[in-house]
Amino acid sequence: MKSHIQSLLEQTLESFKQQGIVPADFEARIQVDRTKDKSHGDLATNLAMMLTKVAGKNPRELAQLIIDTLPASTFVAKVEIAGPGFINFFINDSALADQLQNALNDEHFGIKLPTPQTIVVDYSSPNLAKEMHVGHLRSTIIGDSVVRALEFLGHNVIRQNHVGDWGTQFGMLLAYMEELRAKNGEQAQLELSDLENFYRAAKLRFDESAEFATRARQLVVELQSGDAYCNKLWREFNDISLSHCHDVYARLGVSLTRADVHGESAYNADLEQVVKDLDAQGLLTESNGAKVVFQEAFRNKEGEPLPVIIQKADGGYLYATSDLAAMRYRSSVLKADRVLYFVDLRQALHFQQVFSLAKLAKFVREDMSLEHLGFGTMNGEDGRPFKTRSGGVVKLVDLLDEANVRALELVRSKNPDMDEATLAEIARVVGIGAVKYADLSKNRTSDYIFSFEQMLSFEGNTAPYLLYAYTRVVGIFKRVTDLDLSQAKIVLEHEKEKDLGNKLAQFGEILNRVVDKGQPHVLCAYLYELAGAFSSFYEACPVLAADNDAQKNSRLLLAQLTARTLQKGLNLLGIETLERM
Ligand SMILES: NC(=[NH2+])NCCC[C@H](N)C(=O)O
Repeated sequence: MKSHIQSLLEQTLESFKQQGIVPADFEARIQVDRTKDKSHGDLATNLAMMLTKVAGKNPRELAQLIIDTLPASTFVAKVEIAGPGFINFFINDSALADQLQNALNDEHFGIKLPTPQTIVVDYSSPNLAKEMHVGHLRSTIIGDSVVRALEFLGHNVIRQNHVGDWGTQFGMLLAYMEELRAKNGEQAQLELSDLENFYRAAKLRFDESAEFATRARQLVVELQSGDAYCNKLWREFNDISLSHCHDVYARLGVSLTRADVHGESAYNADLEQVVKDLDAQGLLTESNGAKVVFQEAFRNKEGEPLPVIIQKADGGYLYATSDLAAMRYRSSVLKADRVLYFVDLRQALHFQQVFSLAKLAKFVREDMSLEHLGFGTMNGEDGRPFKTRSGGVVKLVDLLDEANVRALELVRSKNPDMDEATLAEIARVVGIGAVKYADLSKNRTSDYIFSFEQMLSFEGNTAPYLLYAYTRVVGIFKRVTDLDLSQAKIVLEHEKEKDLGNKLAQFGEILNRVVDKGQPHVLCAYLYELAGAFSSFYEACPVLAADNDAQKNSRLLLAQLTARTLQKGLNLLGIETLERM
């Protein structure tokens, strides 16, 4: 509805341009908002006020002109001027009902799909030297929910798990692997089942033995120069590390597969060329033996230029170098229209620098949009980055295990007589859903406090609340037999029916916001409001005990569309639903 009004206003503006009322090159961002007070209609725009200056007319006069020029539409029942020059639109309820009816019969909820784009989404991207820890949760699940929404809207999404699988740490790990293997093959396999310990033990050896450290450095050089033995060891290590990641993805219900892994090592062969190309354009400078690029726009507080380091004095390449190669690949091979990076906000400067350099060096097409969609830190209840009691990093698997245990207690307390298998399945969905929803529902860019109690509460904007709301809606259908809604029609009469209908009709506009800005929390807030609108409707409007069959069936259809929207919405957040809990 909102985009419909927007398009009517765009057409009006176009005709103003043709008539010379506003200059032909005038660019306006037409804003249409939902009104808070329904006596002011359903939607409003401040377009008249925006045009006053360029049109040289007063806003009320312009508002009248807009109304006179507005193309006719069946959705608009009435248009009014309010206050200094706002234009209020009253939506035609029967047109709204038709839209909802249409949504019910369409796999895409009647949402007008955008022109499909090729969108590369770089997310999760853990470093393989260690096990996934809580720091990887946000990138993984925020990225995955945006991916799901993009695909639902018809875009061609290319997932890229840009894992850190290259660099000096691997020398140390391979040297340790080699050492263990020489002693006892079985042992190495066993120790690799806990990467965290493996890394710690390797580091210990590296620090205590000069001989070991030398071997480690030698292995890195051999690895990078393509030595077969080294590469085999390296592949074995990565394979194990990746299988840890994919265990976590499977538990989280994240859609990344092995085929989406395209890590730093994939660009190894391109790095030399990156250096050559930067050099040929005169962009490289030497700084303490390293090859770096200085860009005017990037300076520290003291005003000194900040470099992007491309190649170290010892010949080694850096994080930025592979990112430059990756951008070139995404532009010229993958032909992305947009590239979205779901990476910690603490890397904001890195991305500003490499994006700007990639453009400067013409590594990427002018029309490819590079977007760092950063996120804040997940903190413990003390407000500091989330750690174990002893101050160590929290492994993601351990966190999920605990969520599961707590969810099981919760579900058991509500259903003392339920059998174990059902309890376990419900607890799994609630536990994982709670962890994901707690994260997704927060504004991406802020830090947030991770609290099991809060995320497992049935009150407020939480997964348990929404999952329960869903079971209540579908519960209605369990109480009807011989349901035949094929001839039923949605009719919006009661105030609460209209409110619910209005909420339902916003689904498409919400999804567009999720994908444009990479903000799943907008969808969470919407689902929470939708569940609330359904509750108010259900309290005020008897469904099964409606006045007559037509009314009952109309209300059943509203319930059906609510259930479908809640389920689809949760599904786009990567959260499963339950029929009962
Ligand atoms: N193209 C990228 N730089 N993606 C993000 C990589 C994140 C990096 N591996 C880390 O754990 O911090």
